[in-house]
Amino acid sequence: MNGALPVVPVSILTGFLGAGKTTLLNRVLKDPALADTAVIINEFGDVSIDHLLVEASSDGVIELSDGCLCCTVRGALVDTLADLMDRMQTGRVKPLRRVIIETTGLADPAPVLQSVLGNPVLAQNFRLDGVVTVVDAVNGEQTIAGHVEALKQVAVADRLVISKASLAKDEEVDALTAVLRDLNPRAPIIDGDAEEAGRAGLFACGLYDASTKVANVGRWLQDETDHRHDHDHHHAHHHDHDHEDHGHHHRHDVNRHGSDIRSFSIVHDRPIAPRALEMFIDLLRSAHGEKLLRMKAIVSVADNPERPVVLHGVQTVFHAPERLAAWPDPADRRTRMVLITRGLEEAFVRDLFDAFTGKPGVDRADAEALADNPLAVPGMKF
Ligand SMILES: Nc1nc2c(ncn2[C@@H]2O[C@H](COP(=O)(O)OP(=O)(O)OP(=O)(O)O)[C@@H](O)[C@H]2O)c(=O)[nH]1
Repeated sequence: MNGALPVVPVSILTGFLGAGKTTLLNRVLKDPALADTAVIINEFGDVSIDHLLVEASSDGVIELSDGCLCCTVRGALVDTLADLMDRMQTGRVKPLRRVIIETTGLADPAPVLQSVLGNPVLAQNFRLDGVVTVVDAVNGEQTIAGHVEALKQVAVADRLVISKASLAKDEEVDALTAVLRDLNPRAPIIDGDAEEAGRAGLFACGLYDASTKVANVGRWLQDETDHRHDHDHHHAHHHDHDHEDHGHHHRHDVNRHGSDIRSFSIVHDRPIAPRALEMFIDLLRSAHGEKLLRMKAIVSVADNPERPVVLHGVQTVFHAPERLAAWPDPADRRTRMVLITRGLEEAFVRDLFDAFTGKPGVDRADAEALADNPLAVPGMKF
């Protein structure tokens, strides 16, 4: 059925929110050996900006938004791969050498793997080549301890990449390495700053084989199959969960990740005064950083609206703002912020943003009162 077309290797790039997946992808995609690679990006949030941030090969970037790959858009992944297959067969796209799927930071990798491993039609044209998991040296240990999705991402990896080592102490990197070794004794651990992390070979893992991973992984994959079976046939099934509660009882939607996790976006039409932006970010991270799982933003700042600023926040850590040379899409110069929070209400964050950007509201504190914040930390300068 697939004629003479070779079977295309599929790589999964995963890692918790803000771990550095897109950064790594941008580096690796510069390797000419990854020409003819299709990149499928899945975003968690209703406004998409990830695809704007992937610099290279943007022609080959396909985006699956508005849901999480392991839940609501799993069908969309299968459809996208099937569509790629069809295009290759009919000669509408050149044969692909590889497909890379970047999951959301909150994705449970088991169902994503299952979609590729377990679909008989896809299996004729695609093979799962491997899972590359990025772990952040600064937040990694804490994240793995606190989020079962992060733990699963490590356990199923074929390669583990430690990002941001330059921002962490040597002892932190050593401690994280020990945790990773413990969870996944086989996967090579690669320093994200090393040259090999930026090469196409990072993704060439060889055929994925769940049986060579620690025992739990095979079981997670198996659980996923059983779970689907449950859904289809309404059978009661008992699963033997051990230390983790990985949410199989949740519905297959974004709530799988816990009902207190919210993803929302703020879109703003006018350029924002640098000081207002600085104060908004300072207050958000100093007073509520623990609840801020992730923030990504492309912002029109009033001092130079032609050159937007990209912001990345992961819990209380905000990376130095990056000024782009121009808007990725000159026709859309709106500020777009995507926030993923745990236990922090959308209305609260919106009110805070509105207060700093001068939108009038009933009973809303003004920017000056909010700026008098004893917890504010200096540093966010634009
Ligand atoms: N210093 C340093 N910063 C990094 C490194 N990797 C990523 N970052 C920064 O970390 C922030 C988040 O990086 P992304 O690549 O967007 O992370 P991501 O995993 O794609 O994020 P999500 O898609 O939200 O899950 C950005 O500000 C990056 O510049 C690294 O190795 N060193």
